[in-house]
Amino acid sequence: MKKPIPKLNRPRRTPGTKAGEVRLVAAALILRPGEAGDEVLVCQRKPDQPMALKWEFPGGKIEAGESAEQALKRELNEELGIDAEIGRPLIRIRHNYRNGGAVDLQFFVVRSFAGELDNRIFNEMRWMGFEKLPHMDFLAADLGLIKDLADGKISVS
Ligand SMILES: Nc1nc2c([nH]c(=O)n2[C@@H]2O[C@H](COP(=O)(O)OP(=O)(O)OP(=O)(O)O)[C@@H](O)[C@H]2O)c(=O)[nH]1
Repeated sequence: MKKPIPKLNRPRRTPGTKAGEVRLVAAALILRPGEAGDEVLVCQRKPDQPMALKWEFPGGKIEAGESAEQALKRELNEELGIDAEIGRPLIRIRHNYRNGGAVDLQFFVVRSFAGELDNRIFNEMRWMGFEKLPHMDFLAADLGLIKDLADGKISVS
């Protein structure tokens, strides 16, 4: 009888993600007027986090009982120390990561917040013009969005 084909070692999932689970996430495009149009705040994950040193938009998981807006307000307070006014929903993206995890991301526009930005969890934070975003190493789920922003196909106004 033929030997069964050995199974490949599957890549490890992001810690805390069960098979088939979809993470519901809310994230913010925090905008400020720049010299050549809007600039957006982008944040880099720490070297010891999953998907280390990738760039992303601030935000995080929506907890049970929270609306996306409530979750985002809480996350922006925890991550950046600000009290943000959550603006209009911009786009919703579903993405299956290669490690088996899936995310359902809801992006919101934020143009106004109280308090000073305080980097509490990220490796680095930067204000960037949209045209520069495709040159940064962003999380895979965000790639379509940042290309559309850079190409002017999605408007934040
Ligand atoms: N905040 C944020 N998360 C994103 C973006 N794009 C994207 O795929 N994600 C994914 O959405 C999830 C956000 O949840 P999170 O911030 O609570 O997760 P985490 O991995 O940083 O920490 P945790 O799982 O230990 O709580 C992560 O799996 C992250 O990879 C983005 O632009 N912003």
